[in-house]
Amino acid sequence: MKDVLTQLGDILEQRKAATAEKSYVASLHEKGLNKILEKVGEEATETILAAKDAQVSRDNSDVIYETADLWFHTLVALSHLGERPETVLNELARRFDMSGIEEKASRADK
Ligand SMILES: N=c1c2ncn([C@@H]3O[C@H](COP(=O)(O)OP(=O)(O)OP(=O)(O)O)[C@@H](O)[C@H]3O)c2ncn1[C@@H]1O[C@H](COP(=O)(O)O)[C@@H](O)[C@H]1O
Repeated sequence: MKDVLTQLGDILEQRKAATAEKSYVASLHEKGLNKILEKVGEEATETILAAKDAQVSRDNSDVIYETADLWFHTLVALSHLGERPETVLNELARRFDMSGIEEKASRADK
């Protein structure tokens, strides 16, 4: 079974050819990169506010919801630029591998 990000990446690809009236993602592509980035900024602000509220209320449900909105809109921005979610996972994996190498090197120095 395909993972969530791969499935979402496939849907975002398909929505590039969809009609804006029927699809939120297609409507964002039609409005262009500036509108998509505006949504990324809005969702980032909403995530920050929800995280601050969560610290007080000790309820993380809103911050999880807003983070999903933020991740989603960053993926739409990447899709608009021709990139898939896997490219970000690959970059994170590369950093993970690098830190693994550094950890081994520091152990070898001791
Ligand atoms: N994951 C999401 C997703 N997360 C958030 N959103 C939408 O993102 C918007 C969030 O913006 P806001 O909270 O500011 O709400 P809003 O007032 O409606 O937004 P604006 O009018 O300001 O643009 C809402 O309209 C949500 O419905 C999403 N819309 C779609 N998806 C995925 O994308 C797929 C394709 O969607 P369509 O293109 O609509 O078919 C879907 O199957 C889902 O898997």
